[in-house]
Amino acid sequence: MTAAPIGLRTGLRLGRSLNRTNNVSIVLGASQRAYASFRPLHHAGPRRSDWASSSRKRSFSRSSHAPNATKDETRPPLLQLRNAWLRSVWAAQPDTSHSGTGGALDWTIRDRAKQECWAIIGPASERGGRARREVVDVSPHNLPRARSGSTTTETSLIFGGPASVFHHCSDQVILGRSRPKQASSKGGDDLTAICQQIHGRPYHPNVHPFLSDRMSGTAGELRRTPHDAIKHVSFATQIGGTGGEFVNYSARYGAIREQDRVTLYERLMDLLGVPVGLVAAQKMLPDPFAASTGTAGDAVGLFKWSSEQARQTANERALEADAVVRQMAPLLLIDDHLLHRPVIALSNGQTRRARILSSLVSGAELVVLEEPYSGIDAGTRQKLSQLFARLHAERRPRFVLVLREQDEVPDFITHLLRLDESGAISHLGERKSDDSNQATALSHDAKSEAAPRNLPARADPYDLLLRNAAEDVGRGDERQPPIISMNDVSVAYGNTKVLDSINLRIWPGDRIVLAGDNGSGKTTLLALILGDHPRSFSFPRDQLSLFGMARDEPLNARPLLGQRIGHLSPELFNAFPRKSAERGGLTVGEVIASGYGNVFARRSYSEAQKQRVWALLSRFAHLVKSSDGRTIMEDAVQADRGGAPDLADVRAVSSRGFTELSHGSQAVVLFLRALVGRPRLLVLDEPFQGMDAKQVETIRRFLDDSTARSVAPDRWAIGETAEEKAADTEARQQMAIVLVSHYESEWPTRFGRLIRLKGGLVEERV
Ligand SMILES: Nc1ncnc2c1ncn2[C@@H]1O[C@H](COP(=O)(O)OP(=O)(O)OP(=O)(O)O)[C@@H](O)[C@H]1O
Repeated sequence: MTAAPIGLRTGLRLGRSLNRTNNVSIVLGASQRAYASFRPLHHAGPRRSDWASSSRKRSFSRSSHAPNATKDETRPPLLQLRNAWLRSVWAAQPDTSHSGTGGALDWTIRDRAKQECWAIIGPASERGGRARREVVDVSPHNLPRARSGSTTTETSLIFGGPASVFHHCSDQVILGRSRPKQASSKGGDDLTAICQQIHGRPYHPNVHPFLSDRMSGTAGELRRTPHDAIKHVSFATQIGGTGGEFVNYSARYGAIREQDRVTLYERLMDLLGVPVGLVAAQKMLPDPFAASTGTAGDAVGLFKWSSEQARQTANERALEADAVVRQMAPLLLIDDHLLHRPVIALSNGQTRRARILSSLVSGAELVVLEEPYSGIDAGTRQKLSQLFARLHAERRPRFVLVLREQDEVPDFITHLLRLDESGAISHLGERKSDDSNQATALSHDAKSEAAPRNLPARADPYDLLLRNAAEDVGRGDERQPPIISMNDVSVAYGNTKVLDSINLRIWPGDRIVLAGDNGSGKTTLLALILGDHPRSFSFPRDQLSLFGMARDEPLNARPLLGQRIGHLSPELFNAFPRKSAERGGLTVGEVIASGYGNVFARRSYSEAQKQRVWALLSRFAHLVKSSDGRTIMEDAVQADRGGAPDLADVRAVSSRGFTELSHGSQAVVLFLRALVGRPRLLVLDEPFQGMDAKQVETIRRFLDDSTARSVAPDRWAIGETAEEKAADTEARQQMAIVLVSHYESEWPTRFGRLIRLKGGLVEERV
C-alpha cells in the first residue's frame, strides 16, 4: 500500500536532473514562502466548462476539443481497427458490428458518449494479460501495410515522420501509448531518443479518426499529437527491475529526502507547463509565485525574470493553471492537504487517484484506465465510477477501461471486448443484458466493501466474521502473552496525524482483518508491526512491544524479527529481485527458502529446511504455472505417470526459475516464502493481487483450515510421523494472521477479529 511516484508515464514531465546548489536552496525557500502565503483560490479562474472554450487563448491548456460541435452519428470514431493482426489474440468471434477472424481484429469504438463506453476484460493470468496488453497497445507491425496505389481503407499506417526509423521502435500507437514504450535491444536508448523526437508525427487517421482534424488543422494550437490526446494510465502490477536488486519499498516511512519532497500540486502544475516551488528549483527556473524583489536583480541571473512584465505574464499563466488544478482535484476526492503532500508520501489509493487526476488535468481527450479499481476502497470505487460515467457522457474525456475478469464491471460500461484465458476474444460488442458480471457490486453498500470477484457465492463475509467472533472462532489465545502490543500509539508527519492513539493486542492464533479506506493508516500501522517504520524504534516497550520487547532490543534486530514475521504485500511483490535463472537469478525453491530470515537473496540452507520447502511446495505445486499459463506439475504428471505428485515432480517445480512463472504463481510462491519459517505472525497485505480464482480459493482454504477449531481435518500438515504433523498443525494454529483486503469477498471464512481504521483512529473493533 505504499505510494509510488506519481504517474510520470501518464505524461508528467520528468524534471531536469537535480542539481542542488546554494542558490537553489535560497530560491526554493523564497518560493515556498511566497507560495505558502499565496491563495489562488480566490482568483476567478475559468470554470471547468469555460476551460475548454477558452483553451485556445491559453498556451498551457490542452483541454478537450469543442465538445458538442458534431452530432454523435457524424463524429469520427475514437478507434478504428481493420484487419489488425495480434499475436496473443488467436481467435475471435464476430458479432454484428465488430468482427475478427483468427488474429485479425476489426474493432470500432464510436464517439457516442453515454451510448458507448468500452471495457476490455482479460484474465490476470500471464497469457490473458499479454493478450489484454496487445489489444490496448496494438503495434504498427500488427497492422497491414499500405498497398501501393491502393485506395482502400485498409491502408493502415501513414507516417508523417521517417517511417523506417519509427518502424524499428517497439512503438505502440493505438489505444494506449502513442510513443515508444521501450527499447528492446542494445543501443535502444538511441532509438528511443530518435523515436521520441518524432513521436508526435506518426499517426494513423484510420486508427484514431477523431484525431484527424487536429492533425490537419492549420492553427498551431489545433495540431495536437496522439501523445497529447490519448493517455494511458496503468495500475497493473508492475514487476520490478530484472537487475536482481532489491528495491527498498519502506523508504517512504522515513525522513523524505529534500529532492523527493515534490508535492502533488507541483507535479500537476509542471504538467501544465508551469514549474513552481521545488520543481522550479530543480529545473533551475524562476518561480512565478515567488514575490518580486523589485530590485535590479530581476533583470539577470538564472533564477530571475528577465523583466517585470515577464514575471507578470508567468504569474498570470500560473494562476490559470492553479485554477484548473483546484477545480479538477476535488473531483478525484483530492483536497488541499493531499495536493500539498509530497507525492512519495501518498498512500496506494491516493496515488492512483492522483494519477487519474494527472490525465484529466493534462486535457487528454481519450483516457485508457487500466485496472483503475484495484487497491481502491469500496466507497471510492463507487464514487470513481460515477465520476467516470459523468465525464465520459460529457466527453471530458472519453474513457476506455481495462479490467481483470475478477473485477466488477461498472454500470456505465455499454460495450465489452472480453478475452479468455487463452487469448481468444469471447465477446466483442454491446454488453448483453445478462452480462451483468458483478456490475451490481458497485452499487452495494460502500461500507460493506462487498465486491465479488468471480468467487463462489457465500454468506456475507462481514456477518460471517461477526458470527465467528461470537463463537470464538478466529480469536487468539488471550491467556498467552500478546505477540504485538500497542498502547496509545500515534504517528504524525508534521501536523498530519496518521495514526491516533492506537491500542491493539495481537494474540497467538488471532485471525484479524485490517480494514479501512484509502489513507486511513493501514500501511503505517503494519509498518510499525513489522518494525519497518522508523518511529517503531522511538516507542518504549510499554507503548509498542513486538514479541514482548521494544523494537530497539537486540532480540528484535531485523534478521531476528524477520524469522518471526512472514510478510507479503504488493510492495514486496514488486520489489522482490527478479533476474532470470540463466543470469544467476533465484529458483522457485530458493525464493521460498529465502523466507527463512526474510532475506531477498540466495543463502545456504540445511537439509531439513530444504525438505520443508519441498513438502510445503508439494501442497501448492499444482497452482504454480509458467508464464505461458501451463501448470508445471500437470506437465510433469501427464508426461510421466499421470499419477499423484511425487518428490521428483515437486523438485521439477522447485528448480524452475522464479521469473519463468506467471504473475499469479509468483504471488503464490511469495506466499509460501512468508510461511516457510513457521512465523509466529503472518502479515498479508492484499496477498491475492494478481492470483487467479483457483489460486485465491486454495490459499483461502489453507488459511481457514489452519484456524484452531477447524471443522476440516488438517490436510495441510507437514511431517513424516503423526507427531510431526500434529506439531506442524499446532504451529500454524498458533500463528497470528493480519490480512488487508479492500474486497470483503476475499476474506477467509474463519477470521474472527476486525480492526477498521478511519483517519488514523480505530473506527470499529470486533
Ligand atoms: N511521509 C508522509 N508525510 C505526510 N503524510 C504521509 C506520509 N506518509 C503517509 N502519509 C499519509 O498518511 C496517511 C496514511 O497512509 P497509509 O499508507 O498508511 O494509508 P492506507 O490506509 O494504507 O491507504 P491505502 O489503502 O490507500 O494503501 C495517508 O493520508 C498518507 O498520505
